[in-house]
Amino acid sequence: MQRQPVVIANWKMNGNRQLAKQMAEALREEAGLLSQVQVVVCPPAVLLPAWQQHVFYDAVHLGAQDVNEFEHGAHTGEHSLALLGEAGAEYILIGHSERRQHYGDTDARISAKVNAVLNYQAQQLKVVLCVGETEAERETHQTTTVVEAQLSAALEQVTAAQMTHVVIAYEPVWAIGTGKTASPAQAQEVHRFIRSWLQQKYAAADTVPLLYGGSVKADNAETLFAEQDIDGGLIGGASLEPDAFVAICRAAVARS
Ligand SMILES: O=C(CO)COP(=O)(O)O
Repeated sequence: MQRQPVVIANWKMNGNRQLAKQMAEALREEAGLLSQVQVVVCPPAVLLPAWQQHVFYDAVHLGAQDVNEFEHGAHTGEHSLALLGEAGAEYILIGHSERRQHYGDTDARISAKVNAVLNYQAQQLKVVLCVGETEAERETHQTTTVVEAQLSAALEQVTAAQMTHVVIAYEPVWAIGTGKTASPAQAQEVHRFIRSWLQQKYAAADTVPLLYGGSVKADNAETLFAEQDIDGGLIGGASLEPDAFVAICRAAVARS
């Protein structure tokens, strides 16, 4: 089965209204490209309204970088699904390694967030679940054990029907922001493992998009995306440069 490629920009705590405008203008030139690749931009939440002004023909989709697992209430500094959805987010990143490492996203919390998104009735939102091993875990041959544990915990209560609203991003922690990209073969090996895990648990190997993230740049995207089980990318640094990001989206289309 042919899965549509997906490329997601994760701006992390970067960017501003000016960059939103520049990036939207660069993407607007690419109407043909946008019909062949699902492009999602996840700016800091306060920039979602600025992006909403620039999104056109529903060709660029918006996402948020995190969400609070509760509906509303006394959670200072947090954002609810209702707020993010109202601001235009259709996708929610969950379990990014920076949040796992520094902001208290335990497996239990990640699972609660995944369930909150998938059970949200007011709007159909999608989860982008991030998984990946640290350098020490890779060196001690624990990559697949760690990835499997993260998948099992996060998706514990997710049904096969709900998996149609899930995207999985494999982001080896050692490759994030380091310039040390996983080789296409290393990434493919883990993607294949994730796909077989999805098949076993959900019989959903062919439908769930699997994205690679970790130092994807304009000059390495094509070889990564050429791998059989890599359906696109989750892009950090290079998603802040309009030309580089457009080139990465082109590379994702070239695969199909
Ligand atoms: O963490 C990432 C995307 O979520 C990857 O970041 P970089 O592309 O900057 O390595």
